[in-house]
Amino acid sequence: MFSRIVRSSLPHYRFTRSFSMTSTAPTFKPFTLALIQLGHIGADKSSNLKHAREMILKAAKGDEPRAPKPDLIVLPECFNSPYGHVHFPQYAETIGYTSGQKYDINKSESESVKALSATAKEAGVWLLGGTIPERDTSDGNIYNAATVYSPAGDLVAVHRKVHLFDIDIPGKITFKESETLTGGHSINFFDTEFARIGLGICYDVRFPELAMINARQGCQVLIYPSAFNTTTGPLHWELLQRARAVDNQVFFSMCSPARDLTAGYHAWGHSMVVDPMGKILMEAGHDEDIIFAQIDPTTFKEARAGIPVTTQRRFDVYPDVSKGFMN
Ligand SMILES: NC(=O)CCC(=O)C(=O)O
Repeated sequence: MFSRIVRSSLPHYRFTRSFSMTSTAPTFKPFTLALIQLGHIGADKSSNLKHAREMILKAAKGDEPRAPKPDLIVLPECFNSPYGHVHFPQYAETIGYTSGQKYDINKSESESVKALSATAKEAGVWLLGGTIPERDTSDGNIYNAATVYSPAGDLVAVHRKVHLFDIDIPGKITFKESETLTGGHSINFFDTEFARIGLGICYDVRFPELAMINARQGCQVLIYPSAFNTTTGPLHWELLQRARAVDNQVFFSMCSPARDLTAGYHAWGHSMVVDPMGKILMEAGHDEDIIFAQIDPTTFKEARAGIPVTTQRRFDVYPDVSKGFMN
């Protein structure tokens, strides 16, 4: 399984997707999702990677009798370095992934990609490996990039955060990713044997177009590695996830780091999985934790049959934002 770029009729837009000779989304089947609300993220990248590996292997065992071995495991945003614009250049790694081409892990220059690939293979699971700062040598820019691995350890998708987290709430929080990062230019999803999964990263959740386009591309589940904070977390973390889930009648999930009050950035925690009716299926607290959720396509079908907004759109009254992203 690999990815390709599909150019839309709109010249500046593109999306990438993994594919297996068809653009039809895989039949949605029940699966188990595990979110790792990772703690102990410090300045030492090797320790961060080692701890992530231990937690992935722990999650891969499941939590019987409540949860079987998960099919897909997710890490949070910026899991291999402290979160802050001053840190991104220092921790950035070159991935060199090109959509549509088979990626050779053995030739990868990225320590984190190699580690995540090996762990996905060792655990025998799909892995959405949170995000890492990525340096693209072709344009010299640094991106906030999520990488996805198959159970065979293949790198099958990369999503670069499209909307950079630049906010200023006086007396509360000022953050400017754009000091050192560049926003991505593509919309991405990947196909597994159980679902088509759309990708975004944290602040991307505030821009409903991304989720809407992914949903119209056939994604049944949207997952965003994230790191909200103690100012905006209590206000919007749950609200935005439930809104995106209900807007699009999809499962929606965000995976956060654990809160560390000794770190420069205080993550909100509360990693969460929401169903297509907007019901919270699972939620973590703010400490390190692994949460499991059973993703049941019945809820998806019932939501869309009972409240059929997906077939009641009025594109004669307003435009379809997904136009140009479908093939
Ligand atoms: N890492 C992020 O993008 C944080 C986004 C956030 O906290 C928000 O309120 O939005």
